[in-house]
Amino acid sequence: MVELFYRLDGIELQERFRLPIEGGGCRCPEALDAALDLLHWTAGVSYWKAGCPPSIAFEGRAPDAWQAAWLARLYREGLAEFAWRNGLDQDAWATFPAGGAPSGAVRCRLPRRSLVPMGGGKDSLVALERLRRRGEQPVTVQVGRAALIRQVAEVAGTPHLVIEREVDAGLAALNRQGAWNGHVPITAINASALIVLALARGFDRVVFANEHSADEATLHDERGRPVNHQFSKSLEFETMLGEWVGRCITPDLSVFSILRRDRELAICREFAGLERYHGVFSSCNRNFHLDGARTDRWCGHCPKCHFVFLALAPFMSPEALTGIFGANLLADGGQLPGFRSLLAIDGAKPFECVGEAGEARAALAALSADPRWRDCTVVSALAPSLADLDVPELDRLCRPARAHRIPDELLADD
Ligand SMILES: CC(=O)N[C@H]1[C@@H](OP(=O)(O)OP(=O)(O)OC[C@H]2O[C@@H](n3ccc(=O)[nH]c3=O)[C@H](O)[C@@H]2O)O[C@H](CO)[C@@H](O)[C@@H]1O[C@H](C)C(=O)N[C@@H](C)C(=O)N[C@@H](CCC(=O)O)C(=O)O
Ligand SMILES: Nc1ncnc2c1ncn2[C@@H]1O[C@H](COP(=O)(O)OP(=O)(O)OP(=O)(O)O)[C@@H](O)[C@H]1O
Repeated sequence: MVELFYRLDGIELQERFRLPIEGGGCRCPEALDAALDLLHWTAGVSYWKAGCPPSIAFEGRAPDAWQAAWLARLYREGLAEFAWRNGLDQDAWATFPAGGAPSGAVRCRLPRRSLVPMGGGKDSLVALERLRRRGEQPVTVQVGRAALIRQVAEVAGTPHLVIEREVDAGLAALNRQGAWNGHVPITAINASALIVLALARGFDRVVFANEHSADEATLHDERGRPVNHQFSKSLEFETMLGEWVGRCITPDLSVFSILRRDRELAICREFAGLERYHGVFSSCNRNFHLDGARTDRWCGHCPKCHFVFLALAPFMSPEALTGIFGANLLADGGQLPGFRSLLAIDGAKPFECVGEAGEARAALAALSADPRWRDCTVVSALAPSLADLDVPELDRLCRPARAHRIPDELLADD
């Protein structure tokens, strides 16, 4: 059990992680200690945001100057949506004190094994199947108890691990009393817990399924600065995390996304062919609340349901997609505003993990030319609005982007 302690305005708060490490036999206790520091400091974002106190202090080990600057960047970028929605001025935010001695990485003898985080959606399944095509036998892992992810792992047939996480109940009490609340960089927290697990159980790679599309800002604020709901899924954060691991933990563990070159459309095209998962996966975040699922796989009304439906549609028939979602969302006129918001006509997308606005536009353009889809109410109503917009070509969006941190031997053509 990992217990992390925080204090906010005199209130003691504690977060717990239960890691499946029995029989693991950690080979590298110094690296594990350093990874626990990272987890402590990244998970602290949930508690700091509740009060945004003007100063931060550490008891025990404290970050060194480089780490302090890194953490300040994570809290600023990872909480940009939170700040924008609450009207908070990030320029006035606390900086991290740099009291600690410089920390160094140590060598660890980790076996050549991949740990694949599973979110229950299409992306991690595409990542898993790519690794399998390259001859790997990955172990999958979920953070949290979501039953849906376990079901997906069962169909995938992987050895599957579960990291249990307990956010302090005091946070919900603070929220009820009107504390600041909003989105946190959840993938940064999950990644830190996965690094601890990788060291404790002996994996030399944590292979994420974060897509190229996650780099696009959700909107730009009045000063032109990007506000990205998906900051901790971006290449910028992946690069930051890689630097932290290599510099402060161990150079022998890599954390990267095997889907980094791919936009959502390319991933959906690949996923359309993975039919054995169509009846079990879900990308709808209403499945993943701390107190359990609030839907039965697809709520059918949220931005993720809209985006995934739209992005899969060019590669599937209405019958097959209706079979997955339980309804043809594009035939339902009541869903028009939700689909329109994905086009970012006013420059902003919904605050959710949806693909690029250009992808939504390209998918809609493809559907308006497709006899299977063009007469659906939403498609025929929205297609004329594309005339005033920049609409990229779907084929171009399906080509791999350049920047990535994927090891060479995993870069075979997909
Ligand atoms: C499921 C979801 O979307 N949750 C967001 C939602 O929270 P809500 O109150 O409706 O439910 P809970 O998730 O159960 O959280 C209860 C409160 O607990 C606090 N909290 C939770 C987790 C955490 O790590 N830190 C926290 O402080 C918070 O006060 C919650 O209110 O709305 C919240 C506020 O906007 C969001 O913060 C919740 O988002 C979760 C942290 C979450 O897990 N979201 C993922 C499903 C998510 O957005 N994944 C993205 C990845 C983007 C990224 O990496 O940043 C995606 O794949 O779509
Ligand atoms: N609860 C979780 N436990 C472990 N990893 C997670 C969890 N939720 C998300 N992830 C991982 O974080 C990354 C981003 O999540 P994301 O929700 O985009 O992926 P997904 O669920 O696989 O696909 P989709 O985009 O269809 O929802 C992926 O690598 C995913 O596997």
